[in-house]
Amino acid sequence: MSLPRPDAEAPLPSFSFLDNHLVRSPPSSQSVASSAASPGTASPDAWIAKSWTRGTPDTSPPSSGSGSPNLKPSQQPNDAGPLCMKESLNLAQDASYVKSICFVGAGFVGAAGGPTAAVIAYHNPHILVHVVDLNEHRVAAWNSRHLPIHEEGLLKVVRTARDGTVDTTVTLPGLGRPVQLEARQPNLVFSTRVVEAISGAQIIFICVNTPTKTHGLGAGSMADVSAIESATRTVAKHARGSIIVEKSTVPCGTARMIQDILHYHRPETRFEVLSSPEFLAEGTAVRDLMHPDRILIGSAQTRSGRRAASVLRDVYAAWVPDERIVTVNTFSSELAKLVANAMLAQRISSINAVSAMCEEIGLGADVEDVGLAIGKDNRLGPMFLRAGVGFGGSCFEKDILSLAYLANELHLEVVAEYWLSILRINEYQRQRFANNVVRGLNGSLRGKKIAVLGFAFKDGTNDTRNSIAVHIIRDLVEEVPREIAVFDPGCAIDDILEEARNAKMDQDLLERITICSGWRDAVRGASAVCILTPWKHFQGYQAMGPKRAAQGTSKPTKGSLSLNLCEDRLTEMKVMALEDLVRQENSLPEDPLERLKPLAPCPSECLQCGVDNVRGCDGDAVNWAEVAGMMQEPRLVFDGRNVVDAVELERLGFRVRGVGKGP
Ligand SMILES: NC(=O)c1ccc[n+]([C@@H]2O[C@H](COP(=O)([O-])OP(=O)(O)OC[C@H]3O[C@@H](n4cnc5c(N)ncnc54)[C@H](O)[C@@H]3O)[C@@H](O)[C@H]2O)c1
Ligand SMILES: O=c1ccn([C@@H]2O[C@H](COP(=O)(O)OP(=O)(O)O[C@H]3O[C@H](CO)[C@@H](O)[C@H](O)[C@H]3O)[C@@H](O)[C@H]2O)c(=O)[nH]1
Repeated sequence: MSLPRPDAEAPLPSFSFLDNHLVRSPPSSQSVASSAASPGTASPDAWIAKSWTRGTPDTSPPSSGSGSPNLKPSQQPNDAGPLCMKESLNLAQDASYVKSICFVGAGFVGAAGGPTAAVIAYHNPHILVHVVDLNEHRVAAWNSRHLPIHEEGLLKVVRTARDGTVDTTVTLPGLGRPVQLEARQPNLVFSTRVVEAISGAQIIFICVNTPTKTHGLGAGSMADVSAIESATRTVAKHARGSIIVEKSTVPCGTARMIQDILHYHRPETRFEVLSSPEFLAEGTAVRDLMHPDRILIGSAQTRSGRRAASVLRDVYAAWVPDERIVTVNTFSSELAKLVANAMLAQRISSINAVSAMCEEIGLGADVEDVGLAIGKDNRLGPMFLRAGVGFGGSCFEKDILSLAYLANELHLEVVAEYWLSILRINEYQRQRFANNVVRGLNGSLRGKKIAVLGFAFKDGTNDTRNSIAVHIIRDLVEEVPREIAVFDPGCAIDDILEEARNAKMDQDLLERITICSGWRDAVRGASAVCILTPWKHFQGYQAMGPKRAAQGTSKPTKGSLSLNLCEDRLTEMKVMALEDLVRQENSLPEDPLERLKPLAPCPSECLQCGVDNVRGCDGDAVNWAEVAGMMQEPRLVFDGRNVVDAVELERLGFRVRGVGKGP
């Protein structure tokens, strides 16, 4: 191996990594060395496992190219050579160093691919943000008016950055002066042009899927990082020496694996690998991204690692207060993400365990009262204490399994057991619920219809992956009911069907499940209603509140006078504040400043328009008085999310069984 390679690419002009002396910590083990020397022989899984089984980990993943343990000194990349043009990085230049960011993976929620990329682009209009994915249908959806995911406020953010805005001038009576907002140029691109986007970017976020392995070593517990491996290989081949950010949730040690792959393919090129896990929750993605509790950045504890972290920090600093940006080492960052999810899930399992006790005590103990009481303790706080049928979704279970796998690899079996007990309670809770339904119907569902309200793993999202509902439906359908009729106000019928099919039920049982496009069809003739997702729609139409103000009925005064704020260009944060002001004064809709460009109309037969209309429809709220007349006696409601007003429903003639409420 000689350096530099003839096809070595030119360094990026104003960013250099100078830590030649801070080379990879010795090779102690064959692990790093072997993969650098014998490509393809060490799998990433093996790599990660090895990096943890040899004792105290080196917490500073090296810069690739900062020295390979297998190379003689004379072969080490030379920091003083052409790859390193500057002696020191002028931090003041960092912000301007980043001209283009690439996100690899525009996933369902696209931990980053979609919402995070959109919000970064929104707040950094001077940076071109390119989101690439191999899935062309997904990309097409991101480029349309029907985004592949349903998140409040996301379409507006995407439209602003993806399509650009028009010039607008706003005059507000209370503001005393007109404000002119210049048109924004588009700076968010969704495409399948992976190579082009990667090669033009100074920062590359890897946000591909990391599901639990389904076969081979570690099946059912270890995270499958093959998509990360594959994306990294593409990055290694086409990137020009840049900052690589692992955004996906990954096992500890993955940053090192990424470094290794990069180094193998491009030993002469400088890369710095950062960990910056995403903490957004589905359903509140835009809010979480706009106002994050924290942005976590893990880097190598080297000068170049810290510099790379500082470049990323600058991107977030466009809208995130400095004190909310936390920098740590890479391993801590990777571990913190898994632990955050495990501890959130642990709170849910704890309160669900309490709910079982409340039900058995039978003296009126109510889990909601318990949650309220303990949540008032500042040390505990009120969040994530809602008892229910258990947690679902694509993250908690897989991340707890990954954490437990790591603990086992470290021979900490008791610790692994501790984390796994969170999942056991979760499973126990949903089985308990299904059993309660069957018992409530005299031990048999034969000949009966059961209505299931809610299929998404939580409200506010159309994500059906690993929904609790599918497990409960599978348990119920085993009782061979006449029909299980499912309705969810946010999910597409096809997505529900696909998830049900993935649950591998017998065809005969699968045929007993029908998916309805409205709640009336679901509850008509049902012996029991099960509420599995806490959609507000199920609380009853009173709970939905007044309908949204009619859109576009009143407008801000558009400008005769104009004050050009060009030299003090408004940040998008300030524009948002201005929008809030306009909304307050005029109760205006989504785009109160009328900045957005009009969207091209869809063809009249567009199916997605129909789905979106259903989602946005407040009139979809369940009218329980009407339900009472449509159901079979004794009108059982199993409220798996404690969303209905039980007293009110009992007044209407229902028998309500909530979670964690004594008889
Ligand atoms: N879903 C969430 O709310 C959330 C939140 C925080 C973190 N995360 C983490 O983010 C990661 C992604 O999650 P997701 O929900 O977006 O997953 P996803 O499965 O919905 O999407 C992953 C996307 O990556 C694409 N992809 C895979 N390999 C690729 C490659 N080589 N090149 C280009 N595209 C490629 C796939 O086509 C897919 O569209 C996971 O690690 C997850 O744990 C998710
Ligand atoms: O008090 C509660 C809170 C939540 N849930 C359930 O828990 C699951 C997960 O909910 P939530 O955490 O809100 O949604 P996710 O989108 O799965 O977000 C989690 O997983 C993401 C992916 O890693 C992280 O980024 C987020 O911080 C973390 O909250 C859902 O089924 C909820 O219904 C409860 O049962 N009770």
